[in-house]
Amino acid sequence: MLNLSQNGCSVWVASSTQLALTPTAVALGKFDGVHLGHHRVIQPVLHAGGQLSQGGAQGFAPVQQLNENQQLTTEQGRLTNQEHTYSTVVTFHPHPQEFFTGQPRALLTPLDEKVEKLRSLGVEQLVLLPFDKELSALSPEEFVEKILVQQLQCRRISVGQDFCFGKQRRGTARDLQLLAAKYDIPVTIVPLQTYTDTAPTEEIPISTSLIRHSLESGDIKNANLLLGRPYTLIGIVVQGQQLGRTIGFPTANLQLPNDKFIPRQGVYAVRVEILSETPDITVTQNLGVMNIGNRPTVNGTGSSVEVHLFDWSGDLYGQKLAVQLVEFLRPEQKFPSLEDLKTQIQLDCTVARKILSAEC
Ligand SMILES: Cc1cc2nc3c(=O)[nH]c(=O)nc-3n(C[C@H](O)[C@H](O)[C@H](O)COP(=O)(O)O)c2cc1C
Ligand SMILES: Nc1ncnc2c1ncn2[C@@H]1O[C@H](COP(=O)(O)OP(=O)(O)O)[C@@H](O)[C@H]1O
Repeated sequence: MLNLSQNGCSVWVASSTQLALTPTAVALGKFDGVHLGHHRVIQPVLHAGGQLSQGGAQGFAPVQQLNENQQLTTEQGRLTNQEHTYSTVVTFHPHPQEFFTGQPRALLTPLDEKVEKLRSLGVEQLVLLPFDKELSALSPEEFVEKILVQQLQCRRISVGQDFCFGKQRRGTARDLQLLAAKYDIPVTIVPLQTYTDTAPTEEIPISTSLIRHSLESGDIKNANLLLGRPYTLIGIVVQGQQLGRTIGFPTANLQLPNDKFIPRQGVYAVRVEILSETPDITVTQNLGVMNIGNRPTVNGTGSSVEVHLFDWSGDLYGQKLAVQLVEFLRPEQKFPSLEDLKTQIQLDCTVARKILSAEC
């Protein structure tokens, strides 16, 4: 359990329901990526001051209003005097797929990043339900009664239209609505948010897997569109082979969280934030180029993520960088010499500068 605090705001992260702050207004789901569709599901459980308070889910009542006296009113007219209901995201940890396959799953938003994104939306608490044998064996009825009603003291619930829960994913969003109604808990079912693909008539639901496919194929524009922000790699700068400086392109080598989803290998135009020692306070923003790959030209071992910042010099070792992907430029290649690699990187920089300046 930890309380992650940034800029005076914080998100309470509870590793079990026993440690959660109650009562709660709960958005339920995996929320990997915290993409635009997820925003819609989270929005109904935020207080009016939250950043997503206007324009609720289609066809549903407005979000709860928290008045000056900390009174919470729902659209059903239920007034819970002097009671603060915590805007809570309830998710499964580890990812259910990891539990069923036994394979670690790479995530668009590893835990720290997810917490930061949820905080920026106005979420007050993240509850991690340990996805184990016991939890996966709960029937939909038991899940509602034990987890949502008894342990989390839910006052309101929001889920996406395709939400499934309980043993063998038997419970649907509609089942949740019916079960929760027995306890007088309103459930908002949020329609899947779609976007229009190149085929003008085709409306495609935004999903984590679609974003993963876009990143795997280097379609960064699409990934960023669906996320509602640039896909970002956040890591600490570690030492490399110290060759970059010898060809005039020093590169900050990033150590990323082990479970971070890595996009297609190759070269990218990027924006880079250098984050100060104080957690996540941006001190500078820069433009640059990034390579993800094995560096075959220098017989590199293992995959690396490295970024060269334009018009910047100094020491970045130990610093935390946030690298926002803007566009995929080319696949990684094996060059006959370091000189050829240098010529190509010069070209990459010219192309990236053009792309990035056109973006401003
Ligand atoms: C924009 C850019 C493009 C790169 N493209 C390639 C490439 O196509 N092939 C390759 O082997 N290495 C490529 N690299 C990686 C370089 O080999 C690496 O930066 C260099 O060896 C320095 O590594 P060091 O940081 O460990 O000193 C690229 C690096 C950058 C910054
Ligand atoms: N413009 C720049 N972009 C990236 N890193 C830079 C830049 N200027 C200086 N550096 C520093 O140089 C280091 C990279 O130099 P390099 O020779 O590639 O060494 P390494 O192999 O250890 O990454 C970075 O970690 C950073 O501390």
